[in-house]
Amino acid sequence: MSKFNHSVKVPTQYKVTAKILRTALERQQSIKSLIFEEKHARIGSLHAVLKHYSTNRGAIDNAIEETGLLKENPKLDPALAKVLVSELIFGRGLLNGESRPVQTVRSYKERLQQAISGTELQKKEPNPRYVRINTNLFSIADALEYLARNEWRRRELNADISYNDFLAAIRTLEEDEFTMDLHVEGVLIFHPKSSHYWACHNLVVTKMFILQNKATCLAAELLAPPSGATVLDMCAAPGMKTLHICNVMKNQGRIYAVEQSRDRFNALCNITELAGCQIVNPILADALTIGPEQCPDVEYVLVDPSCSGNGMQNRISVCDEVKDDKRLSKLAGLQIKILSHAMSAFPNVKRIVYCTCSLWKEENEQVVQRCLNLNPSFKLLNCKKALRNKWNNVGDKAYPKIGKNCLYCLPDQDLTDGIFLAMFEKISAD
Ligand SMILES: C[S@@+](CC[C@H](N)C(=O)[O-])C[C@H]1O[C@@H](n2cnc3c(N)ncnc32)[C@H](O)[C@@H]1O
Repeated sequence: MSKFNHSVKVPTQYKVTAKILRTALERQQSIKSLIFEEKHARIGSLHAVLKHYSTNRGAIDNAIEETGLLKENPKLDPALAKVLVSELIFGRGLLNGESRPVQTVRSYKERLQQAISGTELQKKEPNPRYVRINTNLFSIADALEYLARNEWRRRELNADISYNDFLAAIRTLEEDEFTMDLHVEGVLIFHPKSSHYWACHNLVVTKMFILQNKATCLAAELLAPPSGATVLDMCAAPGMKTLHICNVMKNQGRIYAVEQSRDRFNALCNITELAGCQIVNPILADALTIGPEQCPDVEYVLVDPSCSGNGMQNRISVCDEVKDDKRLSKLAGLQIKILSHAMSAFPNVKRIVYCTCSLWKEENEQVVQRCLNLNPSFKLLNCKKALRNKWNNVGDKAYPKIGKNCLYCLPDQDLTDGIFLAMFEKISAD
């Protein structure tokens, strides 16, 4: 007689997680959107288990193979096995319930651990935790005082420190230390181990602190609209850069924030309201239909369109990132349309920043090249110069007059998300 009680069901949370993983593996896609489709599940724990699988995919697949877990138990669903092994070895270290799959995986625990300890785990050091002060609600002075009161030690860096020395300094931050960013005012840098602490912190929940990767802060830093300016953010949701632009403008002037997806538009409205933005005018529309009638006197434009997103470090990927030329070409077509619209539809525009969280040239240098050809009244400004030359990675010099003026943030070198930025200026008519 079987030692298993077949009437004991696999816990729903494991079943839902396995379903997401199975779909992602079949479709070979990133799984963030699949997680958000699961409206009724506990998203946090789904996310944690899938993240463990994504980070340790090689070791887990290898251990399942080496221990014969699936071969010896042909009725065990492979996706469920991966989920259970991820939770048992890299997650909570235990499994809920007495269902047959759970008991089976549990009985392999020692063998799985042995197989995994023999695998060369290529563990990458995580990047620092960046926390930006939302100066709509909290002054920089008050934030620093709060940190000192709570026994965070500030590592002061020389004002004239080189970029490489700055990177070396943030690599060696202690767990109770922080420092101020070299490029973006109000960005605090903490040890990677503080990530979870800040993610749950009350100052983050109340939007006084914003968890925003430093690389994405460079867009507002380069756009640099003065207080009182009129800005158009063409692809605005969820609103991280809109809020940062609002901080740069000291909450004075006007920001038209356009977003075409209704759900994301709602998130944009919520975030900017909670974060104390008084100058943001959210508009639910396709940016390509927006002109000076709805948004008069626009001087500064941010174009941050949908992109492949392969530079994002918090993606959960269960497959190797393969270049999908058809998808890239479709994305690039839309990116060119939106950037070109920004260049041609607003007569008072002075400066435009274009950015993507992609590291593919098709979405970056090639989009810039095409838009400059279509709109000869614009020229590129040098992003590295705008950062006082304290940067290393620029665009591909194979694109003459383009590459050297653009900027890349590279995860392993700049310790940030992977981001591309280009900054355009209207050539004056006289
Ligand atoms: C990369 S995200 C923007 C992130 C945002 N700037 C931030 O920092 O939080 C791109 C956004 O552009 C929106 N979008 C794409 N095409 C659009 C269009 N034609 N008009 C308006 N919004 C668009 C997408 O729905 C998505 O929310």
